[in-house]
Amino acid sequence: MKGVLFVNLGSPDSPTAKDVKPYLDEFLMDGRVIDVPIILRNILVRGIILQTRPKKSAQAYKKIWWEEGSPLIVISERFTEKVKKQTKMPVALGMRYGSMTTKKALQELKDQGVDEVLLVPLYPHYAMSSYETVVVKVMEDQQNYFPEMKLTTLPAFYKNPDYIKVLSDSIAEGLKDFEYDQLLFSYHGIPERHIRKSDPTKFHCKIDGSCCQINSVAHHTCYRHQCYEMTKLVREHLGLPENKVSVSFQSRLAGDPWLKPYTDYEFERFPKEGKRRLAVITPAFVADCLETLEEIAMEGKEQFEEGGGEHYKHIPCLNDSPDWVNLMAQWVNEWEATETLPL
Ligand SMILES: C=CC1=C(C)c2cc3[nH]c(cc4nc(cc5[nH]c(cc1n2)c(C)c5CCC(=O)O)C(CCC(=O)O)=C4C)c(C)c3C=C
Ligand SMILES: [Fe+2]
Ligand SMILES: [Fe+2]
Repeated sequence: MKGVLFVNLGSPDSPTAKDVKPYLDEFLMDGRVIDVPIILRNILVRGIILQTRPKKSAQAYKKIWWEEGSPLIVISERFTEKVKKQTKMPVALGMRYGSMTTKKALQELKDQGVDEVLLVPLYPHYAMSSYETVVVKVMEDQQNYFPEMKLTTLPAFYKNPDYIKVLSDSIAEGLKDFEYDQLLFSYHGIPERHIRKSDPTKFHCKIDGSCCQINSVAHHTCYRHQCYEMTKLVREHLGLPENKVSVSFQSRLAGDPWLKPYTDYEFERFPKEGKRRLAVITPAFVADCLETLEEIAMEGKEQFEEGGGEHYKHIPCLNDSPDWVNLMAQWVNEWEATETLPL
């Protein structure tokens, strides 16, 4: 029997330093997230970052935590429940990090008689620190614990026309009562090095975008390319003026250069250029989470207003909205009936 496995990033069990620490340990010790040799990673993560970050992160999590739990988890659960209602197949939800493991989710599917799984990483874009690490983890689980299961993976859907339409409609809805000087697409950042590492040709990606018009197999795994492509498709779909739409990258950790421009610098720059009405969309995430609710909706607003900005709006992620649930149900049901996947 066929079944579906959704996987998102995960959250700590509670917004306390005690629970944030093991969660961050698992997350940052992932060699696809902090991609340095294991000895150096140990020193960097356990010797330096985890000495102070859990306390700081726990404070941030406290600001956005819901009564039912972490917004990322609660929203992903609601989404899963709604998709379940629109398919005959068993559907399970797992997280890459934390206590809701992918192994438990696969077991749940197995217990319902599933032996053919469609894996859906809940990320629109490919990055080794998001999409790829989910796929590798689930493949490891499958080989170690469920060797009889057949696994198929949904490709990154950043340019799927139906997804672009659903995302565009949600942006149009968010902009309905908001006149903006600038619409910022703030994507989660990654180190520039990850772009070079993920380029199978090793020559194509130039980081500055000069490569993106040249068709290349590298685009299948180029996060930066996919972010700019998604932005262009949404802009064209909505017929938005080019000079009012821009891209930036948020949530960087100190150290090597990350993808630029940095979102927090843009928050300071816009008011200086007379752009005092800012709308922000965070399309690297399908569900609102710490990075959108705290960093963008709260901190970002403060930074923008401190710099002289006057009106600020964060447009929510697609979350468990009916159009997004319907589209996902359509994809999984298409796969069940025909083995066809959106590209
Ligand atoms: C080297 C560090 C990190 C990389 C690379 C990275 C890539 C990346 N992350 C997401 C999605 C999410 N990240 C979230 C939180 C978060 N991310 C990092 C670090 C890297 N992410 C940290 C340390 C944290 C934890 C919080 C903190 O201490 O700041 C979240 C939110 C989780 C939640 O519980 O709400 C998401 C979602 C993507 C898509 C991505 C690569 C494209
Ligand atoms: Fe992250
Ligand atoms: Fe490129």
